[in-house]
Amino acid sequence: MALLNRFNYTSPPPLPSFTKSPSTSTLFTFSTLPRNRRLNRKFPSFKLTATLTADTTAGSVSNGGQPKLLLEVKDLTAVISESGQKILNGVNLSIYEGEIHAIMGKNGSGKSTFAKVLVGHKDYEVTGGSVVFKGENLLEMEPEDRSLAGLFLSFQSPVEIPGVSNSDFLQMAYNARRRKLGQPELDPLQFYGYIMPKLEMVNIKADFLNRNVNEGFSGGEKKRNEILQLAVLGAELAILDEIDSGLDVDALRDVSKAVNALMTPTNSVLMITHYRRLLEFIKPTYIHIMDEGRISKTGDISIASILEKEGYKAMSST
Ligand SMILES: Nc1ncnc2c1ncn2[C@@H]1O[C@H](COP(=O)(O)OP(=O)(O)OP(=O)(O)O)[C@@H](O)[C@H]1O
Repeated sequence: MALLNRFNYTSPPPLPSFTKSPSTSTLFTFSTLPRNRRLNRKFPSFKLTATLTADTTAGSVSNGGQPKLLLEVKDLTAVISESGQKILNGVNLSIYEGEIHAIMGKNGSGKSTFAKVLVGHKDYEVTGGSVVFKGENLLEMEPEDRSLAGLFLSFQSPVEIPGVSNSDFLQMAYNARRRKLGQPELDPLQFYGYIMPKLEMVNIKADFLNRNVNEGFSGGEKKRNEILQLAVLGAELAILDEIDSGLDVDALRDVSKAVNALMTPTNSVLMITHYRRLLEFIKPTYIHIMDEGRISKTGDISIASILEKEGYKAMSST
């Protein structure tokens, strides 16, 4: 407590409860969080050595040294809830621990919809097929439970959350994950020690934490912030939807470096991209082409090279 007072921290108010994701969807929504709620604390700009690490890979079970099947999607079909329009037309995909998968495909082929269906976005209704994540039926889980189980989606257009500071958001989300894992929550000072190396990893300044989530952030800053969330929360499967869009070369390098640094033998990445450039930084195990709501082709990095030279017409003829 003495240390807390030294850094001018006040006790945080009770943690808000998490409710179902909104249509704009972010990791969590805070039903009990009043707008303009601010904790009376600011993150100081000096460095503090991290003193705490958290096990974010708990729950992974090794399978006699063999990589474990993390995600298995079979014949997944989905429609837009409101209109009933079919978007996913039988997606099949298996991702094992330690693998990096990339999905490419024409605009409107269903890539983002697939990602959002996986995290339980309410705009879409699953009409058939199955999704098993870490041995559990993902489709029966609430969006928050999917996140707490270790699924992370960085959105193509990250939402702003007015009145909620980045630090509060991250601390609450991280403590929710720790509770799920049966670990004690971190107080603000412990959380500060935990997050500092993550900020360095993504090359984000500490004063970012005092700003409201994504409010006024540039496109590139929003993307970095998404990766900061990933670094803080940890995830067995991180889905990165066009994490490269809007990034300058340095930012792309920083973000890719952070994603690579977060890879362990037991977690995986599924990234959606239009460009080979990202794949040069984050090397995929497999590249899939999505076409009209299903995966029509799977291969290695050579697919991206063909695409870049010849476009999607080459995909139908190979
Ligand atoms: N909530 C929605 N309401 C209406 N149409 C939607 C909705 N979500 C997706 N769609 C439509 O479904 C199709 C697939 O969209 P999706 O965003 O999944 O494509 P994508 O492959 O990610 O495209 P891009 O490469 O342009 O990001 C598009 O025609 C899109 O307009």
